[in-house]
Amino acid sequence: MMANTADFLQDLVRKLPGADVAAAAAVMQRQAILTKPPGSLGVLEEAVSWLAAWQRRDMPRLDQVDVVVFAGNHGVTAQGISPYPSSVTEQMVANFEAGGAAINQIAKANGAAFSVVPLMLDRPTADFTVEPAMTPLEFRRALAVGYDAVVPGTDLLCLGEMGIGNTTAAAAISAALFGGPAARWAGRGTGLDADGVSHKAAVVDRALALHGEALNDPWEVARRLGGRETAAILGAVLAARRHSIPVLLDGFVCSAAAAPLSKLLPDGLDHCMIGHVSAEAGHRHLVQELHRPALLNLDMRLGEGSGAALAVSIVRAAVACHTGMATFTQAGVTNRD
Ligand SMILES: Cc1cc2ncn([C@H]3O[C@H](COP(=O)(O)O)[C@@H](O)[C@H]3O)c2cc1C
Ligand SMILES: O=C(O)c1cccnc1
Repeated sequence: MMANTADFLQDLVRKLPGADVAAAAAVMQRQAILTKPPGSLGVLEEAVSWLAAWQRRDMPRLDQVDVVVFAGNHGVTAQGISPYPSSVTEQMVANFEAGGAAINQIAKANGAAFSVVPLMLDRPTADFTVEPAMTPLEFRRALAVGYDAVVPGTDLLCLGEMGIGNTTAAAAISAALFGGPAARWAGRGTGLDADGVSHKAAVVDRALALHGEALNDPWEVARRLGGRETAAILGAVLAARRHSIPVLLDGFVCSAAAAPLSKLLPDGLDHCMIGHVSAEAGHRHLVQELHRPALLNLDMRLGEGSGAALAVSIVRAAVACHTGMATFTQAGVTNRD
């Protein structure tokens, strides 16, 4: 990789802020005196202390929740790994802009602002079974688009993607980072049959063999196997960390896009939760590898940030309990000894 690109990438992960442990402790203290048995709100309690730790606020808030969807096209579609043509990516971007997609409705239902960021849809990445998907410069530019799309002051950021073929890219990224065979990571995507899934796995295995040792570097995994939209998601996750913004990741593709950061830094994704476990086969393995909590499991396999935006409802309820509940003293309820 070009020297200045290597410097640029190293700078991105240098001295990333850690969690605000005092804010998380303040949440735990308050949780202990609210009118409920300790721990009875389960993951809701975890979600509030996580929000506090990464917003750096004792009382976390959700005034500004953003859903940002990045879109890109993939050269690997030449291998026949998706039932849909690449033209659908751009058509869906128009649908997002017109407010007609599932994510528009889910974002609206959960009080989240929605935006879509298309990345050079007329220039698909190269077919990664033949050569790296992006040049170092292309990769760096896509990362920067994602980084710059994050607005400081956002209270919670939900990330999503649109890109025909990107479940194959996500399978390749996952296999490269966490180990093959590709069959562990290749799923039906938008609706392949069993033969289609086997073919997809074979395509991924071919790519892993081609790129070989280069894939020991997580940045190279993202550049060689990812798309512009997955690189942008990685950039947005980094920007969110920099700006103290907690992140809800979406399903398989979004989680795979962020995954290189977990290899670059052991705590790299601690400011992220996973909105849902996708029905795409590889996602439950990936959730385990990332060691991050997943909030919902509703048999969804759409992408677009839909699972992340839906999980906002859970996080909102968690914050409402934390801020609105009475303490034992206030309510005159007897606490245990
Ligand atoms: C109409 C339509 C809307 C979508 N919204 C998200 N995806 C999802 O499907 C694509 C990945 O699946 P594959 O790897 O099988 O191509 C991504 O664009 C993803 O976001 C959609 C796909 C389609 C067809
Ligand atoms: O889980 C996902 O991210 C997913 C699943 C199928 C199609 N597109 C995305």
